[in-house]
Amino acid sequence: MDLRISPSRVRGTARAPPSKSYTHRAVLAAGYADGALVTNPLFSADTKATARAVEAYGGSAERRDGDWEITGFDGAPETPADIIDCANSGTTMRLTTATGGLVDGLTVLTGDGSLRSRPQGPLLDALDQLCVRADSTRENGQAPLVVGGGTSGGDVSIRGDVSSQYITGLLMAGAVTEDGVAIDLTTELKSAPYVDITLDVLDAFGVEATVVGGDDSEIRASGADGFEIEGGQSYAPDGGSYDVPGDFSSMSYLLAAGAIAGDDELTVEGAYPSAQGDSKIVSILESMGAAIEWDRTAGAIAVGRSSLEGIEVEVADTPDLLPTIAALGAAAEGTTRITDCAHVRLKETDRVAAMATELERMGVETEEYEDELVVHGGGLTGATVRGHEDHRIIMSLAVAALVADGETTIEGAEDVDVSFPNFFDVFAALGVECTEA
Ligand SMILES: O=C(O)C1=C[C@@H](OP(=O)(O)O)[C@@H](O)[C@H](O)C1
Ligand SMILES: C=C(OP(=O)(O)O)C(=O)O
Repeated sequence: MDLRISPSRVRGTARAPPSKSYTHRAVLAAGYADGALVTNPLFSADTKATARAVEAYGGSAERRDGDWEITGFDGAPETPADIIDCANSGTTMRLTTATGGLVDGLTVLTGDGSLRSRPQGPLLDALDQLCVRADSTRENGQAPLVVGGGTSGGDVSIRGDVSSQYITGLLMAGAVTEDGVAIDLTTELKSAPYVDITLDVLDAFGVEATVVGGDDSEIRASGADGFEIEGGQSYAPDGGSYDVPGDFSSMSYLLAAGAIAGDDELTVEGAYPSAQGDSKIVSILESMGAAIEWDRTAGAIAVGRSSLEGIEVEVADTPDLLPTIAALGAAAEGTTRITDCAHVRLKETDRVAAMATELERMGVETEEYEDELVVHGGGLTGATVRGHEDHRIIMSLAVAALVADGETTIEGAEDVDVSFPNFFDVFAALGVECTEA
């Protein structure tokens, strides 16, 4: 579906969709348990892939009203009767490949063309250190993957600068091994707040894990040398249920829209503090000059239109904000420099290159380096742009389109279903003029 967006003003109140990262973990943790009710989960293409994996390992996942009723496999996943199709979801593949390592039989995991081009080698190598069979069928460190054979746990060394999802997968699976898993990081950990989200969910399910080292920042996993998780633990959330908080990566598009195209104030509800690093979008907007206020107790963020100025911002911990910041930079005065972003090239698409290409198509000057994206603000002009089959590229270009000179057509806009299925309905309700092209 191609979508045409006219320059528009936004106003009113929107609710943040539930967190994709928390939903993945809660659904899988409920799978490791003997079940749980996951309340207010995100139902999206990616989280449905994790629910399918839980079913493949012997659990079940039923939608009950707005909740997900999960029956678990109680720490003992079964050999799947069929391959697991992780679709477009890196989180599903990394987290449930580690689950497959626990099974005596073999599990085959695959996904769409994008997912089959993303790196899985460090995780396969870590599983190999735990005496699990862990192969890439094409021997290129990419899916399709074959894992299995079972493990009693052990020690692994793994790099932390490709994907934090490997660490999350090993921790979640490690808790139900006999001996537990000790993870030694051989490089700096990128995307550290996502490990904090994991620790948060593990804690809520009564599972303990330890951070080794760390730099004493608010982010527990930041600067960590490693992690340890004891074996023989059971997953069981307090009261049998787990409630998913709102998603700050998804909120970033709404807040960015309010900051560049707000007509009066725009309010986003469901914005309670959690371990999500992407809540940094609030301070990023503030430092660009936006009038933004976060009432943490009420879970509401109000933002008004301001003239924004370019800033320098590093995204080591917040890779998913790069497309949003690039769109904001395009609408701002001056230069926006997004640094420490090499790992952002390993997502659904190379997001550094994709944003540079599509913003250039919209008349914005950019400079692209291996680890840095520079956006020279101003000159946004409507154009036909490609969504790169990547939800975050699509939503960020939709934000830029609000203040472009002329109409913008985004090709392949339906791919927002990966993380924010009703994004364009929410956009329309806020006053954005968008129609199918
Ligand atoms: O664990 C998670 O939920 C995620 C971790 C991050 O990936 P990396 O750890 O691969 O950077 C992030 O980009 C992704 O959208 C979600
Ligand atoms: C990279 C993302 O997700 P995943 O790694 O799960 O595909 C994302 O949602 O931006």
